[in-house]
Amino acid sequence: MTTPTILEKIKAYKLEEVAATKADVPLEEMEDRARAAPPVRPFHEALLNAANGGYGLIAEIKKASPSKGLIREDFDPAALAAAYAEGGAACLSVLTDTPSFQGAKEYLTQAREACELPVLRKDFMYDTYQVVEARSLGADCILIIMASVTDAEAAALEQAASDWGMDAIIEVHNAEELKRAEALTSPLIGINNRDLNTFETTLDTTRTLARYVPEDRLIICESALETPEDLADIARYGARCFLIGETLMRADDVASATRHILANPLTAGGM
Ligand SMILES: O=P(O)(O)OC[C@@H](O)[C@@H](O)c1c[nH]c2ccccc12
Repeated sequence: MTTPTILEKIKAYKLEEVAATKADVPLEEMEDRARAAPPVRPFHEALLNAANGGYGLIAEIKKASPSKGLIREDFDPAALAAAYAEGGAACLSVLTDTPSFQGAKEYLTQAREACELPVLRKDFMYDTYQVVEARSLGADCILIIMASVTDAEAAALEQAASDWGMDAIIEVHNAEELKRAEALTSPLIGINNRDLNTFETTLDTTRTLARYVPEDRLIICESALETPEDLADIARYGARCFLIGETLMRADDVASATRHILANPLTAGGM
Protein backbone atom coordinates (compact mmCIF):
# COMPACT_ATOMS: atom_id res chain seq x y z
CA MET A 1 0.00 0.00 0.00
CA THR A 2 1.30 3.43 -0.87
CA THR A 3 1.01 6.15 1.76
CA PRO A 4 -1.71 8.66 0.97
CA THR A 5 -0.62 12.15 -0.11
CA ILE A 6 -1.63 15.18 1.97
CA LEU A 7 -4.32 16.06 -0.56
CA GLU A 8 -5.69 12.51 -0.40
CA LYS A 9 -5.87 12.73 3.40
CA ILE A 10 -7.65 16.08 3.20
CA LYS A 11 -10.09 14.71 0.64
CA ALA A 12 -10.89 11.74 2.90
CA TYR A 13 -11.75 13.81 5.97
CA LYS A 14 -13.52 16.45 3.89
CA LEU A 15 -15.87 13.89 2.31
CA GLU A 16 -16.69 12.60 5.81
CA GLU A 17 -17.36 16.14 7.01
CA VAL A 18 -19.63 16.81 4.03
CA ALA A 19 -21.56 13.58 4.67
CA ALA A 20 -22.07 14.59 8.31
CA THR A 21 -23.21 18.11 7.37
CA LYS A 22 -25.61 16.70 4.78
CA ALA A 23 -27.13 14.41 7.41
CA ASP A 24 -27.65 17.48 9.58
CA VAL A 25 -28.77 19.91 6.89
CA PRO A 26 -30.30 18.21 3.84
CA LEU A 27 -29.67 19.75 0.42
CA GLU A 28 -33.12 21.37 0.14
CA GLU A 29 -32.66 23.08 3.47
CA MET A 30 -29.17 24.26 2.46
CA GLU A 31 -30.63 25.60 -0.80
CA ASP A 32 -33.22 27.57 1.18
CA ARG A 33 -30.42 29.05 3.24
CA ALA A 34 -28.44 29.92 0.10
CA ARG A 35 -31.48 31.67 -1.38
CA ALA A 36 -31.83 33.68 1.84
CA ALA A 37 -28.15 34.74 1.84
CA PRO A 38 -27.15 38.33 1.02
CA PRO A 39 -26.82 38.94 -2.75
CA VAL A 40 -23.62 37.94 -4.54
CA ARG A 41 -20.90 40.60 -4.79
CA PRO A 42 -19.06 40.64 -8.14
CA PHE A 43 -15.70 38.99 -7.38
CA HIS A 44 -14.26 38.79 -10.90
CA GLU A 45 -15.29 42.37 -11.66
CA ALA A 46 -13.74 43.77 -8.47
CA LEU A 47 -10.48 41.98 -9.22
CA LEU A 48 -10.43 43.08 -12.85
CA ASN A 49 -11.16 46.73 -11.99
CA ALA A 50 -8.38 46.80 -9.42
CA ALA A 51 -5.92 45.09 -11.79
CA ASN A 52 -6.68 47.65 -14.50
CA GLY A 53 -5.59 50.45 -12.20
CA GLY A 54 -2.65 48.61 -10.60
CA TYR A 55 -2.80 45.29 -8.78
CA GLY A 56 -5.83 43.17 -7.90
CA LEU A 57 -5.27 41.80 -4.41
CA ILE A 58 -7.18 38.93 -2.83
CA ALA A 59 -6.19 39.24 0.83
CA GLU A 60 -6.48 36.05 2.83
CA ILE A 61 -7.76 35.52 6.36
CA LYS A 62 -5.76 32.52 7.56
CA LYS A 63 -5.05 31.63 11.16
CA ALA A 64 -2.80 28.61 10.66
CA SER A 65 -1.58 26.27 7.94
CA PRO A 66 -0.29 22.69 7.80
CA SER A 67 3.16 23.89 6.70
CA LYS A 68 3.57 26.81 9.15
CA GLY A 69 1.38 25.91 12.14
CA LEU A 70 -0.15 28.89 13.93
CA ILE A 71 0.41 32.06 11.88
CA ARG A 72 -1.57 34.63 13.82
CA GLU A 73 -2.48 34.57 17.51
CA ASP A 74 -4.64 37.69 17.64
CA PHE A 75 -7.32 36.53 15.20
CA ASP A 76 -10.51 38.52 14.70
CA PRO A 77 -11.92 37.90 11.19
CA ALA A 78 -14.13 41.03 11.23
CA ALA A 79 -11.27 43.34 12.26
CA LEU A 80 -8.93 41.70 9.73
CA ALA A 81 -11.48 42.12 6.94
CA ALA A 82 -11.90 45.81 7.75
CA ALA A 83 -8.10 46.26 7.81
CA TYR A 84 -7.72 44.55 4.44
CA ALA A 85 -10.43 46.74 2.93
CA GLU A 86 -8.79 49.86 4.37
CA GLY A 87 -5.41 48.76 3.01
CA GLY A 88 -6.72 48.46 -0.56
CA ALA A 89 -7.56 44.79 -1.11
CA ALA A 90 -10.00 44.15 -3.98
CA CYS A 91 -11.37 40.89 -2.54
CA LEU A 92 -11.02 38.64 0.49
CA SER A 93 -10.25 34.95 0.84
CA VAL A 94 -11.33 33.18 4.02
CA LEU A 95 -10.14 29.70 5.01
CA THR A 96 -13.11 27.67 6.23
CA ASP A 97 -11.28 24.34 6.66
CA THR A 98 -10.78 23.52 10.36
CA PRO A 99 -8.53 20.40 10.64
CA SER A 100 -5.65 21.78 8.54
CA PHE A 101 -6.07 25.57 8.73
CA GLN A 102 -7.97 26.25 11.99
CA GLY A 103 -10.54 28.03 9.85
CA ALA A 104 -14.29 28.11 10.37
CA LYS A 105 -17.42 28.67 8.31
CA GLU A 106 -18.48 31.52 10.64
CA TYR A 107 -15.23 33.36 9.90
CA LEU A 108 -16.37 33.86 6.33
CA THR A 109 -19.71 35.33 7.38
CA GLN A 110 -18.09 37.55 10.04
CA ALA A 111 -15.43 38.85 7.62
CA ARG A 112 -17.93 39.55 4.85
CA GLU A 113 -20.27 41.46 7.15
CA ALA A 114 -17.41 43.70 8.27
CA CYS A 115 -16.66 45.11 4.79
CA GLU A 116 -18.01 45.49 1.27
CA LEU A 117 -15.49 43.26 -0.49
CA PRO A 118 -16.44 40.10 -2.41
CA VAL A 119 -15.27 36.94 -0.63
CA LEU A 120 -13.71 33.67 -1.77
CA ARG A 121 -14.50 30.57 0.26
CA LYS A 122 -11.09 28.94 0.59
CA ASP A 123 -11.64 25.24 1.17
CA PHE A 124 -11.27 21.87 -0.50
CA MET A 125 -14.35 21.37 -2.66
CA TYR A 126 -15.49 18.03 -4.09
CA ASP A 127 -19.27 18.02 -3.88
CA THR A 128 -21.70 20.60 -5.29
CA TYR A 129 -23.38 20.57 -1.86
CA GLN A 130 -20.33 22.51 -0.62
CA VAL A 131 -20.97 25.18 -3.25
CA VAL A 132 -24.53 25.66 -2.00
CA GLU A 133 -23.16 25.78 1.54
CA ALA A 134 -20.57 28.38 0.45
CA ARG A 135 -23.36 30.59 -0.91
CA SER A 136 -25.41 30.11 2.28
CA LEU A 137 -22.44 31.51 4.21
CA GLY A 138 -22.30 34.51 1.87
CA ALA A 139 -19.42 33.42 -0.38
CA ASP A 140 -19.12 35.13 -3.77
CA CYS A 141 -16.50 32.83 -5.26
CA ILE A 142 -15.24 29.27 -4.76
CA LEU A 143 -11.89 27.59 -5.36
CA ILE A 144 -11.48 24.49 -7.54
CA ILE A 145 -8.12 22.81 -6.92
CA MET A 146 -7.25 20.81 -10.06
CA ALA A 147 -4.68 18.74 -8.15
CA SER A 148 -7.46 17.41 -5.97
CA VAL A 149 -10.42 16.84 -8.32
CA THR A 150 -11.28 14.91 -11.47
CA ASP A 151 -12.32 16.76 -14.63
CA ALA A 152 -15.92 15.72 -14.01
CA GLU A 153 -15.85 17.01 -10.41
CA ALA A 154 -14.30 20.30 -11.55
CA ALA A 155 -16.96 20.79 -14.23
CA ALA A 156 -19.78 20.05 -11.77
CA LEU A 157 -18.39 22.47 -9.17
CA GLU A 158 -17.94 25.17 -11.78
CA GLN A 159 -21.49 24.68 -13.04
CA ALA A 160 -22.89 24.85 -9.50
CA ALA A 161 -20.99 28.09 -8.82
CA SER A 162 -22.38 29.59 -12.00
CA ASP A 163 -25.93 28.39 -11.17
CA TRP A 164 -25.70 30.32 -7.90
CA GLY A 165 -24.24 33.41 -9.59
CA MET A 166 -20.80 32.95 -8.07
CA ASP A 167 -17.36 33.03 -9.65
CA ALA A 168 -14.83 30.19 -9.48
CA ILE A 169 -11.05 30.30 -9.37
CA ILE A 170 -9.48 27.29 -11.07
CA GLU A 171 -6.24 26.55 -9.24
CA VAL A 172 -3.32 24.94 -11.08
CA HIS A 173 0.24 24.08 -10.18
CA ASN A 174 1.68 22.61 -13.39
CA ALA A 175 1.23 22.50 -17.17
CA GLU A 176 -0.95 19.41 -17.10
CA GLU A 177 -3.40 20.97 -14.62
CA LEU A 178 -3.44 24.17 -16.68
CA LYS A 179 -4.43 22.16 -19.79
CA ARG A 180 -7.30 20.62 -17.82
CA ALA A 181 -8.31 24.07 -16.54
CA GLU A 182 -8.55 25.33 -20.11
CA ALA A 183 -11.34 22.84 -20.78
CA LEU A 184 -13.39 24.66 -18.13
CA THR A 185 -15.03 28.05 -18.74
CA SER A 186 -14.04 30.12 -15.71
CA PRO A 187 -11.90 33.13 -16.67
CA LEU A 188 -10.05 33.07 -13.30
CA ILE A 189 -6.91 30.93 -13.27
CA GLY A 190 -4.98 30.74 -9.99
CA ILE A 191 -1.38 29.63 -10.30
CA ASN A 192 -0.38 28.25 -6.91
CA ASN A 193 3.32 28.66 -6.17
CA ARG A 194 2.95 26.11 -3.39
CA ASP A 195 2.91 22.40 -4.18
CA LEU A 196 0.08 21.24 -1.92
CA ASN A 197 1.63 17.82 -1.45
CA THR A 198 5.22 18.80 -0.59
CA PHE A 199 4.55 22.41 0.61
CA GLU A 200 7.52 23.56 -1.45
CA THR A 201 7.10 27.08 -2.78
CA THR A 202 8.76 28.93 -5.64
CA LEU A 203 7.60 31.95 -7.65
CA ASP A 204 9.14 30.15 -10.65
CA THR A 205 5.86 28.23 -10.87
CA THR A 206 4.10 31.44 -11.94
CA ARG A 207 7.08 32.63 -13.99
CA THR A 208 6.96 29.37 -15.96
CA LEU A 209 3.22 28.83 -16.35
CA ALA A 210 1.94 32.39 -16.89
CA ARG A 211 2.92 32.46 -20.55
CA TYR A 212 0.78 29.40 -21.33
CA VAL A 213 -2.40 30.87 -19.86
CA PRO A 214 -4.79 31.88 -22.70
CA GLU A 215 -5.20 35.66 -23.15
CA ASP A 216 -8.87 35.62 -22.25
CA ARG A 217 -8.17 34.34 -18.73
CA LEU A 218 -7.14 36.40 -15.71
CA ILE A 219 -4.08 35.06 -13.88
CA ILE A 220 -3.98 35.12 -10.10
CA CYS A 221 -0.55 34.46 -8.64
CA GLU A 222 -1.04 32.58 -5.34
CA SER A 223 1.19 31.95 -2.30
CA ALA A 224 4.68 32.81 -1.07
CA LEU A 225 4.53 36.52 -2.04
CA GLU A 226 6.43 38.61 0.51
CA THR A 227 7.45 42.00 -0.88
CA PRO A 228 6.36 44.75 -3.29
CA GLU A 229 9.35 43.67 -5.40
CA ASP A 230 7.87 40.16 -5.70
CA LEU A 231 4.65 41.65 -7.11
CA ALA A 232 6.51 43.94 -9.52
CA ASP A 233 8.63 41.03 -10.72
CA ILE A 234 5.63 38.74 -11.29
CA ALA A 235 3.75 41.56 -13.09
CA ARG A 236 6.46 41.40 -15.77
CA TYR A 237 5.26 37.85 -16.49
CA GLY A 238 1.71 39.03 -17.13
CA ALA A 239 0.04 38.51 -13.74
CA ARG A 240 -1.42 41.56 -12.00
CA CYS A 241 -3.63 39.73 -9.50
CA PHE A 242 -2.30 38.21 -6.29
CA LEU A 243 -3.56 36.01 -3.46
CA ILE A 244 -1.60 36.74 -0.29
CA GLY A 245 -2.09 35.31 3.20
CA GLU A 246 0.83 34.67 5.48
CA THR A 247 2.88 37.82 4.82
CA LEU A 248 -0.09 40.04 5.71
CA MET A 249 -1.29 37.82 8.57
CA ARG A 250 2.09 38.14 10.30
CA ALA A 251 1.95 41.96 10.31
CA ASP A 252 1.03 43.88 13.48
CA ASP A 253 -0.68 46.55 11.42
CA VAL A 254 -2.52 44.65 8.69
CA ALA A 255 -3.91 47.72 6.89
CA SER A 256 -0.50 49.34 6.48
CA ALA A 257 1.15 46.04 5.50
CA THR A 258 -1.52 45.69 2.80
CA ARG A 259 -0.90 49.24 1.55
CA HIS A 260 2.84 48.60 1.62
CA ILE A 261 2.81 45.41 -0.46
CA LEU A 262 0.54 47.05 -3.06
CA ALA A 263 2.84 50.06 -3.48
CA ASN A 264 4.88 50.24 -6.68
CA PRO A 265 8.49 49.70 -5.51
CA LEU A 266 9.77 52.06 -8.23
CA THR A 267 7.72 55.05 -7.15
CA ALA A 268 7.14 54.29 -3.45
CA GLY A 269 9.34 55.15 -0.52
CA GLY A 270 11.17 58.34 0.24
CA MET A 271 8.59 59.62 2.74
O1 LIG B 1 -0.09 32.35 2.83
P1 LIG B 1 0.41 32.48 1.43
O2 LIG B 1 1.71 31.81 1.18
O3 LIG B 1 0.41 33.95 0.99
O4 LIG B 1 -0.66 31.74 0.48
C1 LIG B 1 -2.01 32.17 0.38
C2 LIG B 1 -2.82 31.17 -0.47
O5 LIG B 1 -2.32 31.19 -1.77
C3 LIG B 1 -2.76 29.76 0.12
O6 LIG B 1 -3.34 29.81 1.38
C4 LIG B 1 -3.47 28.71 -0.74
C5 LIG B 1 -3.50 28.66 -2.09
N1 LIG B 1 -4.23 27.61 -2.54
C6 LIG B 1 -4.68 26.94 -1.47
C7 LIG B 1 -5.51 25.81 -1.40
C8 LIG B 1 -5.87 25.36 -0.16
C9 LIG B 1 -5.43 25.99 0.99
C10 LIG B 1 -4.61 27.12 0.95
C11 LIG B 1 -4.24 27.61 -0.29
